[in-house]
Amino acid sequence: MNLKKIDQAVLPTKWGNFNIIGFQEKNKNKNHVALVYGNIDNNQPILVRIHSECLTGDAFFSLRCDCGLQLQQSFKKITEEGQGILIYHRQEGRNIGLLNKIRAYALQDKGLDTVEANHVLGFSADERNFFSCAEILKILNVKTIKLLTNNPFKIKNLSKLGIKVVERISLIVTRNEKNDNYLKTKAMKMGHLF
Ligand SMILES: Nc1nc2c(ncn2[C@@H]2O[C@H](COP(=O)(O)OP(=O)(O)OP(=O)(O)O)[C@@H](O)[C@H]2O)c(=O)[nH]1
Ligand SMILES: [Zn+2]
Repeated sequence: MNLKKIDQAVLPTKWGNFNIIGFQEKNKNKNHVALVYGNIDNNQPILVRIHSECLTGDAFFSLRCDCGLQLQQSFKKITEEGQGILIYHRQEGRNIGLLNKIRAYALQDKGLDTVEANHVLGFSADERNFFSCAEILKILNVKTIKLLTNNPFKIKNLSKLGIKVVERISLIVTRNEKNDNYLKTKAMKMGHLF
């Protein structure tokens, strides 16, 4: 096990009360949290959102991406379902980090798309891995899930890590003129299903 569960507490949100559980990666200095809603019944597939960190979208209301609205939709769908788990996956900028994401934004301001910008900076289009997410689900005794995502890459990765994804539930948000190119690139170059 690469993850250590640190502690848990009640987290009241505008959608309802969640249980926030903190996890620390043993080898690296990263931490992740799981927000658990309801009494999880592991005899049925659990609704799960794995939300990769996006400080600009999640906290600063950025219109460059769809993250903030997807996060809000996830809270809504999980609470409507009555049970579910939101994993906040601390791999900012598809795991190139916040400062490199700002570099990538600067390149996009000059006309590159999100994939080209990553390449110019010496990264692959997506540097994320989902080891810790799969481990969190295993610690929570969840093996079969319905995943809130538009990204088939996440499903493949989780399946390889022993998590069975029986359903994909899309998270479609309203487009704006600032995120339109970003979403088109995700669909064309990264296989996202909108
Ligand atoms: N490198 C880089 N990362 C970005 C950029 N815009 C958003 N991100 C990061 O992308 C991650 C979210 O990935 P997305 O491709 O938007 O969505 P996803 O998680 O693959 O798929 P969904 O489950 O459908 O949300 C977050 O970590 C964001 O910080 C960008 O232009 N460059
Ligand atoms: Zn974002």
